[in-house]
Amino acid sequence: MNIHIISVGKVKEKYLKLGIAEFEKRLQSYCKLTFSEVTDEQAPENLSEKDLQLVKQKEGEKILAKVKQDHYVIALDIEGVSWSSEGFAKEIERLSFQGKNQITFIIGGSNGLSEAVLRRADQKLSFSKMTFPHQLMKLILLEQVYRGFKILRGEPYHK
Ligand SMILES: C[S@@+](CC[C@H](N)C(=O)[O-])C[C@H]1O[C@@H](n2cnc3c(N)ncnc32)[C@H](O)[C@@H]1O
Repeated sequence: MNIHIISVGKVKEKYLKLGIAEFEKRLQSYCKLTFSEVTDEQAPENLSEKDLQLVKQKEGEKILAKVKQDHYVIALDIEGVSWSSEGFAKEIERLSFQGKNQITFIIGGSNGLSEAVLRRADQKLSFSKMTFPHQLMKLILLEQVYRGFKILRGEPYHK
């Protein structure tokens, strides 16, 4: 399975870079993992709602330019569906059975994802109603993808 992760902005924190590198390494035996990062738009705190939408729209256009047409797209969105880790693993399995072996996950920037990106998504996935920083979200997603493959293969991992 090919898994591509598109995210907005660079991961700057060292501890997150280390964690991401660790799961990237662990996932090597389970899938082909690739990343794209798009630059985040400058957005001062006091932006009007209209300008904020414009920022999301611009970031969204850069994201959509990286999305391959034949990929099954899962956008990370607080308002999306919630799965258990087992349910997430089953979803990966279901997609694989259906021959959908190219999956793109999209993580938004600090202002979230544009409507256009959410419309392109085949599925919207929530990791709870809590808001996580986008850089941390990348690490959490990788850990859950890794956990999903471990579950599918019946291999031991932390409970
Ligand atoms: C800081 S959050 C953006 C928060 C923004 N106010 C919103 O409502 O989307 C940055 C990105 O991380 C991801 N994210 C953060 N928390 C999430 C959660 N609980 N479930 C799914 N994705 C989440 C989403 O892709 C989001 O666009």
